[in-house]
Amino acid sequence: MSTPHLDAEPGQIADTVLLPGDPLRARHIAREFLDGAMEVNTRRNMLGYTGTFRGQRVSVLGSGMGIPSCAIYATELARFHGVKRIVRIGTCGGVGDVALGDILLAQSASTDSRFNRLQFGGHDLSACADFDLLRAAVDAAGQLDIRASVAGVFSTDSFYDGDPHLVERLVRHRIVGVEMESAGLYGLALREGVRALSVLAVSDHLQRGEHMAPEQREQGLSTMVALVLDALADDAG
Ligand SMILES: O=P(O)(O)O[C@H]1O[C@H](CO)[C@@H](O)[C@H]1O
Ligand SMILES: O=c1cc[nH]c(=O)[nH]1
Repeated sequence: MSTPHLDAEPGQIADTVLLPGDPLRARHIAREFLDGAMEVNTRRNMLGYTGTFRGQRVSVLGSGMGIPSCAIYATELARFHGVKRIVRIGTCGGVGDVALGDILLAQSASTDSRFNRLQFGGHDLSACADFDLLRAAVDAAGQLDIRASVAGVFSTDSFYDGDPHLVERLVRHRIVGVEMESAGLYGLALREGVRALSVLAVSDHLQRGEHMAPEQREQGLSTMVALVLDALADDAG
């Protein structure tokens, strides 16, 4: 039985899913990092693949942009495909003392979205990463000698024309990355009993006006993907 947004059959999706926003990044990761990758989703062109990494089954699927899209896929993965671990492989805008290409391990995700409040009686949920996944990513970074920072990030609903004071508020609260999904993914993961982590590459600097090329955001994030796959292979949680 397929679901409204996934045409994968039961069993075709692994219990561990990498979730980049961009479906073409998903295709690139499947081709470059997974052994024997097979296409398992094409519905809406939200490309998904399942293969193996060091003998473990791993899937990779685009999530689209923004919490509503990401939440649809994460919910269907958790409820209908038995997925247990979701790692977002994303890009973000950087604020303050970060540089393009830096890797952030999102410990917590603040947000301007109402998504978690809608599910949590209007209260503020602490949207946080799964601790064991976060620790596995920190350990993998150490073992692979990859520089990655544990960070607070901010998930916004507005890529354009958001709060004009956002950057100064983020700096004040020691938040260094802005993207569009992690807070919703973390809240949803808590409710669905799934373990989640967002790993983000800084693709833009919001104060310095620096930007990665779109092709690099699609295909140039190999260090981050290698770090995540290594962490997942060693994660015992
Ligand atoms: O590169 P991805 O994973 O899509 O992540 C970031 O890029 C998109 C905006 O350009 C948003 O989805 C944001 O969260
Ligand atoms: O959401 C995002 C992603 C990348 N860069 C940004 O500035 N914002």
